[in-house]
Amino acid sequence: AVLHRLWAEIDKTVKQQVTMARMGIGECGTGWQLFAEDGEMKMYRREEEIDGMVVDPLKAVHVVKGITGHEVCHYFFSPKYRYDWETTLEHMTVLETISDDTLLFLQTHKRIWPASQREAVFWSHMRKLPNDQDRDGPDMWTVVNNSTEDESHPANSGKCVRIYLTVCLLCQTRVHPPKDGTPITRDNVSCKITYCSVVNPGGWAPASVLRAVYKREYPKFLKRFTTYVTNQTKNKPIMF
Ligand SMILES: O=S(=O)(CCO)c1ccc(-c2ccc(C3CCCC3)c([C@H]3C[C@H]3c3ccccn3)c2)cc1
Repeated sequence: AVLHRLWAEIDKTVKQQVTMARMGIGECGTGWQLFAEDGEMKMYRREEEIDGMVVDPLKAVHVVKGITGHEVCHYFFSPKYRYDWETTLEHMTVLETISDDTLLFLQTHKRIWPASQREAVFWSHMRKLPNDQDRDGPDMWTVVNNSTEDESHPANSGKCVRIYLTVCLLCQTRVHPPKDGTPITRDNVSCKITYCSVVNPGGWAPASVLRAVYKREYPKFLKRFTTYVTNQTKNKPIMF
């Protein structure tokens, strides 16, 4: 097949992001602060500024019972579900279907006063990863979202400030087979989710406002999204 113009960048970025997501918080360098905890969910951030703009990297780890990594990535990647769980989204368009597992999105997010409204143009790629550590362990699934330029949508040409994001959702399914050899049900599966994101706001926004927004929105986002997947899958066959 003819490789898409972005394919080399996508493949390299996915490998880099997955390597970083698999590292424990202790291996990811210093300065990580645990800023939110809710049951199995732990959220860490590092305070970083570039040209006076808050670009705090975020890393969240969560374990959710009854769903698989393939299901989590499927509902995160597919545009048709996004308005159901992404509450800060004002508008979303698929600019290009690069392949059945790679899309180019344009998203505008709801304005956060007093900052001006933001938009993002990013490719999104979903991939199953061989579990190279544990041969017979279940596969891992990932979705990586990474900002990119698009000639038909030049940055900062309209009212919105263009943000630059890199997001990695890495999921590892765990199966605990029932002792009595009965078929596997949702009670026997769980998913370890690692969500990493770096968002450059692309232009001035008060550090205090941004940090308050992240502190409020990220825990809400991960809880809402995983609850959504649980509700969407509970009466459906398991997608391994
Ligand atoms: O995981 S994704 O790829 C899912 C696809 O949607 C993702 C998640 C989050 C964002 C994003 C981008 C920009 C902002 C800010 C920056 C300055 C002003 C708006 C926020 C703020 C709105 C807050 C927020 C934080 C966390 C989650 C959702 N909302 C969020 C983009 C993509």
